[in-house]
Amino acid sequence: MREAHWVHLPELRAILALLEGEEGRTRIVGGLVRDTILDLPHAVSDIDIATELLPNDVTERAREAGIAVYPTGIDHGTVTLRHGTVVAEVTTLRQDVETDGRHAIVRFGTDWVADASRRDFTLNALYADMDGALFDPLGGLGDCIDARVRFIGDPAQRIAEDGLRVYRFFRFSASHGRETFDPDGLEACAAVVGKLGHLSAERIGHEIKRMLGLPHVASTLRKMVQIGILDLPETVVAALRSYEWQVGEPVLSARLALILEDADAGELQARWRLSNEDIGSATNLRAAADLVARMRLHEAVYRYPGLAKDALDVAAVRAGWGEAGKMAVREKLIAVEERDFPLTGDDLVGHGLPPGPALGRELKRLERLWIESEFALDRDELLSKVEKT
Ligand SMILES: Nc1ccn([C@@H]2O[C@H](COP(=O)(O)OP(=O)(O)OP(=O)(O)O)[C@@H](O)[C@H]2O)c(=O)n1
Repeated sequence: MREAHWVHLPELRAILALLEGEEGRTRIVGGLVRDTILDLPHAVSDIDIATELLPNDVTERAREAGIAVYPTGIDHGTVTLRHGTVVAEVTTLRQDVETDGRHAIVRFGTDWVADASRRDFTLNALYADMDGALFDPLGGLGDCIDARVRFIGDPAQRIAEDGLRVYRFFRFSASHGRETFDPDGLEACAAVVGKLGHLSAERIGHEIKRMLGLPHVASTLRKMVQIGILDLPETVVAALRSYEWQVGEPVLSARLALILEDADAGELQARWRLSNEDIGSATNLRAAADLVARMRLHEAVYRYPGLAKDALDVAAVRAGWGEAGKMAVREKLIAVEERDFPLTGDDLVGHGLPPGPALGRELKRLERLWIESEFALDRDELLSKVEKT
């Protein structure tokens, strides 16, 4: 592992130092350890810490040190600490006693291997202390380096404990597995297709949205469609794949815009519990791409500022433009500068038009003339074209 990057995070060091002591050990676990090993970025607002200390002890120590404490999951031993930009979920070591498939019944313990064994994948069961010393009870380091996303123990059992792990398996296979799939994991996922109805749309949507933000995910989505865990038409899967081939840095809104090609925006928003912002930017991008495809470039740039590049990417995939065709449109698009419409309603009032709906319509007509002129008409020229009815 490279030098652990939390060495440079004083707030995290402070949290770890606070939780060190004779009463028990404390280690970072999960995403931050995994991503540090792979030299990948990891949000400091999403840090997991495992400790032998009991939740009350964690709470007391943090409070005394003036660190904000949130009892986010006190029943299963989790308190969240916020110190500066660092947000850490501190969970007391635990072992599952039994589970009903959705909720684990846990008791606290001091057994680190047992704590590791109740997690999902080996690459998430890696622990490190403040100085970066690694604790790897289940071979996660090797899997991490070999880009292998392997369920811990029996995949079917892990999935029975939490069905969301099916989606997590695919997400991690895309982000950390180079889009290859561990055969045992894949088989276990395929075996529960149609039996995950109890999972909330919220949790599934959260995973899908994270996937759609990854640099490479098209092959993973195709695999999910093949086994029946994801419902997307073949045309959309193919579009997502060609988008990924063509574009250096794929973005969520463009992928959603391509999916919208074959889905209703409201239905898609509900299916994956997308925010208004997510669905709104995808809808705008789709509309911008429509304009680009029809070569109404000035209108695209004017109505959807800042979206030209992504709109071109989406339009190119949908229209099947080759690199040369896309390049030609790109050159034209780059030449179009973003501009504000030079007239306002007040200008028309000043020009003698009475305020009211007719004025609004006239303003829209002039706006269209201005766009069609490719922004060539200036304010005076536009005013000279005002029709007083
Ligand atoms: N269904 C789940 C969700 C989480 N975990 C465990 O809880 C840890 C924290 O979960 P989460 O924060 O969701 O995942 P990260 O590993 O931090 O990954 P990411 O950064 O991608 O969210 C994981 O490492 C994993 O060990 C699990 O076993 N089963």
